[in-house]
Amino acid sequence: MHIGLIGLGKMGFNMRERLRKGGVGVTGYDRNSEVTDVASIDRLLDKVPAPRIIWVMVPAGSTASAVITELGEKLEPGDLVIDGGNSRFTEDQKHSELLTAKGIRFVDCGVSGGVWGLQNGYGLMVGGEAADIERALPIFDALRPDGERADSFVHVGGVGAGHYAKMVHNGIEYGLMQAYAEGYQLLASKDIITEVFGTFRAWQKGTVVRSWLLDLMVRALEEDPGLQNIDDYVEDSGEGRWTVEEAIANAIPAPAITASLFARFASREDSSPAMKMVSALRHQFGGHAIRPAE
Ligand SMILES: NC(=O)c1ccc[n+]([C@@H]2O[C@H](COP(=O)([O-])OP(=O)(O)OC[C@H]3O[C@@H](n4cnc5c(N)ncnc54)[C@H](O)[C@@H]3O)[C@@H](O)[C@H]2O)c1
Ligand SMILES: O=C(O)[C@H](O)[C@@H](O)[C@H](O)[C@H](O)COP(=O)(O)O
Repeated sequence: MHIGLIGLGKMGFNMRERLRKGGVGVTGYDRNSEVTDVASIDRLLDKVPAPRIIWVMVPAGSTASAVITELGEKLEPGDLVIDGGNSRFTEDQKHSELLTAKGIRFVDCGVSGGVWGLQNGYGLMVGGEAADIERALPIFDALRPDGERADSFVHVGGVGAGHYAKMVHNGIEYGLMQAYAEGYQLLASKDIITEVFGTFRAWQKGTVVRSWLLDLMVRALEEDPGLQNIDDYVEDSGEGRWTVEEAIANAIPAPAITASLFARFASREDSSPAMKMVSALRHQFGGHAIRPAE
């Protein structure tokens, strides 16, 4: 099998290598000339034998839509596009309709594992028709960790289901990280605790809260004890917001994930107008002292 891979950044670059190691031929295209195999999407399509499989691994949103739209104009009936980026599941239906109108197949694939996927393999959750997924199984098998397929790969449902599962996965990721981070602050702030690092390290084996995220927390503290070199500003790239929007749309209580998303928003404020107002109101109704602005 020989496929095309568009987007060779933090994810796609390593995925190309893992696919090649796993016996899947890859021609990669990236607009960054330092990493690309070919100079354009047209050249990529020349190199990939028909019926083609093209994996898209570019930033979600307008970039992924532009690339998939261009593929819709250039691919042939029977070709298959797999969107492996973190696209919102609602985008998948649009992309699928656009491609299906031209006889081109579409599969969405949530990919997890970050920059560690090259060595550890990637967790995969796919949406689409069974025949399309069957056709791409050698790709999924090369990307996922060794062992039982069902331990790291799932056909979740129809188009959009793979990205829906990845969205929920990332919502959980937000909540887990927030809980570990709050535990870190509690331990690091208490005078009777002399071993913060040692405590997390000792939680890695045997405890109920052992996990890969905990292992990464220990790694982060090894690299930068006290996290001196890291600002307390946390970005988000959409998955947490979409999870909360889904919780609201379906009236599903998701307080932990929602709080963890809002904690990221709070991390970006130098000063909080809302908390100034709380202080002002306490003063108004109760005469409670206000701490003056510096
Ligand atoms: N980084 C992660 O941990 C991670 C994990 C799973 C999924 N994802 C998702 O995978 C996708 C890629 O993520 P990433 O971390 O590799 O991003 P990245 O920014 O590191 O890489 C994106 C690559 O796409 C290229 N690119 C952008 N526009 C292009 C275009 N029009 N044509 C060709 N190449 C183009 C860029 O040059 C860059 O090399 C995103 O949707 C992201 O959300 C990321
Ligand atoms: O499962 C994974 O490999 C990660 O979740 C991955 O998808 C990525 O690191 C997130 O996109 C970060 O998301 P935020 O920018 O929203 O934290």
